[in-house]
Amino acid sequence: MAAEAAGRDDATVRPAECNEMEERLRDGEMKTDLEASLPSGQEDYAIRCRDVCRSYGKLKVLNNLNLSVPQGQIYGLLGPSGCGKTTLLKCIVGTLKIPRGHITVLGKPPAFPGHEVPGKMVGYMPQDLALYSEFTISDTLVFFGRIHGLTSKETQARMDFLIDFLDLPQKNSLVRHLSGGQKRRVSLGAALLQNPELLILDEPTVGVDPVLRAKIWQHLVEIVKTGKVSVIITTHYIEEARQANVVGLMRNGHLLAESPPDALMKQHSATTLEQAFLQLCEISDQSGSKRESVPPGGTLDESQSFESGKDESQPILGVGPVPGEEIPKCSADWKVRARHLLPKLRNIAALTIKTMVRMKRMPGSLCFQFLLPVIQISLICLCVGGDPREIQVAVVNNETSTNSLQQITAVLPGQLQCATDAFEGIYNGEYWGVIGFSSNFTKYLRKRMVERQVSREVVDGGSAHVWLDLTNRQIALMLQKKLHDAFQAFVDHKLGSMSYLVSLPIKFEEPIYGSMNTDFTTFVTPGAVLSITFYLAVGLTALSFVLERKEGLLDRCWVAGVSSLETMLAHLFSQLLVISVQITLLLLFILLVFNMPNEGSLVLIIILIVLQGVTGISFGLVISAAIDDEQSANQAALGIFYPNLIISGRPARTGLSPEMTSVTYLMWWRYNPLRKIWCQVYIITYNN
Ligand SMILES: Nc1ncnc2c1ncn2[C@@H]1O[C@H](COP(=O)(O)OP(=O)(O)OP(=O)(O)O)[C@@H](O)[C@H]1O
Repeated sequence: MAAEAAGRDDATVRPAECNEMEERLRDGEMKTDLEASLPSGQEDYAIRCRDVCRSYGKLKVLNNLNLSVPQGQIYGLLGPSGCGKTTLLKCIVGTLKIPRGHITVLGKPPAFPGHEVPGKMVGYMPQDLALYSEFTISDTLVFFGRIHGLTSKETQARMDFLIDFLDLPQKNSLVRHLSGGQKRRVSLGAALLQNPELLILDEPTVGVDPVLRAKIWQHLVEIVKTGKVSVIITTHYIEEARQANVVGLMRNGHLLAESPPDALMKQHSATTLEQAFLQLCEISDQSGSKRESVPPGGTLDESQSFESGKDESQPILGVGPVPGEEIPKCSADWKVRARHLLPKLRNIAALTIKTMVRMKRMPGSLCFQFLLPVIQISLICLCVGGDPREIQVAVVNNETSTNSLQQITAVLPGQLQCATDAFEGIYNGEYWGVIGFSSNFTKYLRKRMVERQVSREVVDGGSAHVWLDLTNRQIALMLQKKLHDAFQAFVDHKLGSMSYLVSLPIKFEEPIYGSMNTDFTTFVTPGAVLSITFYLAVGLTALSFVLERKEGLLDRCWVAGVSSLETMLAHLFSQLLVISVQITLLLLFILLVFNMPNEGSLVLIIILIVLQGVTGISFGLVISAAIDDEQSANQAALGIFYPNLIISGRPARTGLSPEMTSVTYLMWWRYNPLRKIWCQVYIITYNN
């Protein structure tokens, strides 16, 4: 910073010098110097960016940027924080798409079918750590080794070298226990692992001590000596970039200059790269302000015409696009394209093993995943849906002389002549209902049974009157049923074969499915099992992907050559393993511990629950595709619970099965052009 400030002071006290430089630039003098001093063999480029543009929403980050990284050289990409260096590197490795411009990396555009960029040819160290914190150093390198298709012997040899070279602790050390600097070195090791042809390092020397920093640069210098490896490196320590063969000075989304560091310093008569950079910034600012100060309709004078006819994005000096330069045309036949699309078993296996290793390292989380469904279903079986017991009902019997209030369980005959006490009891929550018998109940009831026509008074007096607290519908319904059954039992007992005279002319036959005495728990449990499986899968999937993306792990795997389809399939397989254990435990509990009746095929039940889990995984993927942070993902997963529960129809009735829903979700995640309206799609495909 001090040097920067000094440089800035230096630059500001010498405006005349700046003007002189500007004029020299205009005359093309410096350009000639620069061209003369450019490294030989620059016609072979490891990376070529032409008129690259990239925005985040309305924020223009890359603005017609041109950059050329010569083959077999180190390219130092320098620039202030926020100027777009990381964005450019992400475009180069293909994790960000560019709406305009061309990028060629090792001869082809990134992600071109059959091209190993992203893949084995490129080693990428992102700015974020992008490491699995539950992994050991060895796990990390073995994981990336698997993805790059290295044999275990090759991985082991590279691991030994890198641990020694990067001065890393024991290979069995957990990444989460390492210091910040050590973690960055592990991240660098992962980028160097497969000896890639192109190394893209985003600030690899941050938090690294000067001795090791020098060692890293020395290593980079050595590996490019063969001419086969090229390096592009960003750094905040501008002076260390003097060891690069070429530096690119970036500002406001475009390159100010691109040149060998010595030539750049010489041309600016600067003793440090930092000074040279500051002078370039000054020139850029002055030319910018001159452009801005042109009055409307006014013309530029000679000194202002420095950049006339030029876009602001054109480099002040350096290797811009050569006029007439052709963008290489690449083509791939259908076989290569098909192979490019097909998921690789090797990558799926590497990712699945990775998830297994992570689970093993997080036994608490694994227990949570296995035991939570069992705990939930046990609570449901124990606490929800059992037949209500010890329901207090008051009976007011005006037929007997006794004047007492009797609390009863369910419907037992009792006596209560004081109706006021009974109603008071209901208001106070002591009783769920009152059954009242008039003083002539028996007489009138008999009259109702034997006489063909009776008065209204007889009908009324011969009926038992029931007042219920209907605030709990479940209990009230049960009371109604019990009263009904009690009356039926009474008339059967008293009238025998004549009981039909006072019975309802409705006969409930043996049910087709279920039994007459199905309790509420039996009804609730299957739904609970399905919803528990679904929501756990939604939550775990959404969270896992959102976190991996946030920590840069998804991007890193992608640059290593893993496709999103492979990521998805690997997650599906590992999650299916978890679901299998969950289902086994759930079924053991509900069938053997809680003795839930099962009239159907156990195989079909298992298939249905697995499909429900797959639907949950798919919906979790939809959430993770639409949402960027874990808090919002949690909220979405929670928020969808009730809408889903309430508007879910029966898939069989609508012709939509869980597997169809899953396919819809999976397709949606893979090709989600309209991520923002996932909610509508979800409702349309599943809930109607
Ligand atoms: N995902 C994103 N969404 C919106 N804006 C972003 C995103 N990523 C980066 N930006 C913005 O783009 C600009 C360039 O960011 P970038 O990370 O490329 O800068 P940088 O030069 O690498 O900075 P630094 O040296 O600090 O890492 C910044 O203004 C940043 O806020």
